[in-house]
Amino acid sequence: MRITQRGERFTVVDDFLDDEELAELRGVAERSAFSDAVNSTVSVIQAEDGAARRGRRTVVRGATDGRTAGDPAAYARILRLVADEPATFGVPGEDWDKTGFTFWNYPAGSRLGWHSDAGGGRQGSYILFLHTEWRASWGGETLLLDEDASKPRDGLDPADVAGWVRDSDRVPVAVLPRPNRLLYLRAGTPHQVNRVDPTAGLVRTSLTGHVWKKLPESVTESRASFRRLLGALDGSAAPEAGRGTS
Ligand SMILES: O=C(O)CCC(=O)C(=O)O
Ligand SMILES: [Fe+2]
Repeated sequence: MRITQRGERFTVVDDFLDDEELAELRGVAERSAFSDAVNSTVSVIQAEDGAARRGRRTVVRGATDGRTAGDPAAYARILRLVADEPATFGVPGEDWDKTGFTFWNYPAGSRLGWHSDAGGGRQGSYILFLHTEWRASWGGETLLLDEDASKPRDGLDPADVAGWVRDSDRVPVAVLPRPNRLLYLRAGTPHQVNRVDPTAGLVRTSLTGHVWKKLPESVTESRASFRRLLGALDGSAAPEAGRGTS
């Protein structure tokens, strides 16, 4: 495992898993069931995106879980890396307490439009490439703009990540999906998956996940209702809790 590139908001690690761990994880990916992600609950999938396929099962592990029996060794390796990278993900247990593990297949013709993974308590994300070969002409690069797009720009809807990229004075970085490469980035960083070229000889296969703090909104909500309850009990008006922005 070696860090090959670092930006302000992203890191590229190559040769992330050893041969045994990689073989095990590829086996799990191959045996997984996939379904079209176009109409799934994943909000970043856009209508014009060719059908990427999402693993049906997402595994979620906590910040202090270590290795869970039955998990591929790679999951614990990723959890450890996430815990060791507070500059990207924040402090384990404090800024994040959950990491997800989902397999994805991007066949020729598929892509994923610009988005930033911001919101929902997300701190960052990782992508680990599992296909056995990837030629530079096959497309499917992860493009990212090394900027924080989570604060709205003048005259721009904060949800318009493609508009943010269009108006930026920086140029995006293209990360080739080299096998056994791990890319991780902070939430709020614009990124997209370039369309996989029709000539691609393999399916772009990855294990990806978000790293997040469990439901901060509902915590805020329950605090607000607790205050309302206290207010009702002592007869005073309870102030509304402000909604945190992330
Ligand atoms: O596969 C990639 O390179 C990025 C995937 C992604 O951005 C996501 O699933 O949120
Ligand atoms: Fe993403």
